[in-house]
Amino acid sequence: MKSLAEEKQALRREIRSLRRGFVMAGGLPDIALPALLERRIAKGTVIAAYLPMRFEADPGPLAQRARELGARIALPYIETPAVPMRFLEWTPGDETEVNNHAIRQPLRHAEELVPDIILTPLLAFDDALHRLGQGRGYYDRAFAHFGNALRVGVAWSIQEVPAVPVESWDEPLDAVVTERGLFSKAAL
Ligand SMILES: Nc1nc2c(c(=O)[nH]1)N(C=O)[C@@H](CNc1ccc(C(=O)N[C@@H](CCC(=O)O)C(=O)O)cc1)CN2
Ligand SMILES: Nc1ncnc2c1ncn2[C@@H]1O[C@H](COP(=O)(O)OP(=O)(O)OP(=O)(O)O)[C@@H](O)[C@H]1O
Repeated sequence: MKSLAEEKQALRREIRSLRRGFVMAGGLPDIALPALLERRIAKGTVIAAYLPMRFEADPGPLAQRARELGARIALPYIETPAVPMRFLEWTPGDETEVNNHAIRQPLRHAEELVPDIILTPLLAFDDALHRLGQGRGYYDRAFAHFGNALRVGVAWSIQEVPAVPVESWDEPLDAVVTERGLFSKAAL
């Protein structure tokens, strides 16, 4: 019998490979801002986005549209794995640095923001809106810390699986946006 941790690791490997093939095949549309989410955005709404790593779905066009509606954009900032991730303001064109996961992030003196909406990278999701991430728990801890934020996964549609293995600390997302549109369970 495989442990839950082994099961998650196997699923991560499988989805990384599937996702690579899907993106390499090309022809993918931008992921647009769904109307249901657009209604949640007003002047000053803070949206945490992320800069995609290879083959991850890009929340950039969606965040850009939110900016046109008056939103402020923040990006994850990682100091060390032991320190909870924070969200720092970032405007396209602002300087970035590279963190220990080789991901670009704002400079440390950028303003720290409290997100209203957290656009979340993920490896797999299911129709209960459970999420499998990279396994370091950064987003699980951010969800616990920013309990009022709307949690929206951003992914390619092929990252949906029948059932994500869940553990006690895994809290479901409120919605997932893919190139095929928005999935949610309750009204946003
Ligand atoms: N774009 C993006 N930014 C993000 C995350 C993310 O998943 N995606 N994170 C989410 O927590 C945080 C960074 N955490 C990370 C945790 C683990 C790995 C990691 O294990 N990377 C693999 C390589 C993955 C690949 O090649 O596809 C590795 O190092 O082996 C990366 C980031 C914050 N910023
Ligand atoms: N609220 C929390 N507070 C403290 N630690 C947490 C919390 N949630 C999760 N963790 C820790 O984070 C680790 C990774 O959890 P998990 O495998 O579920 O990550 P993930 O959701 O797949 O990845 P990520 O959130 O990094 O994208 C676990 O060891 C867990 O103990």
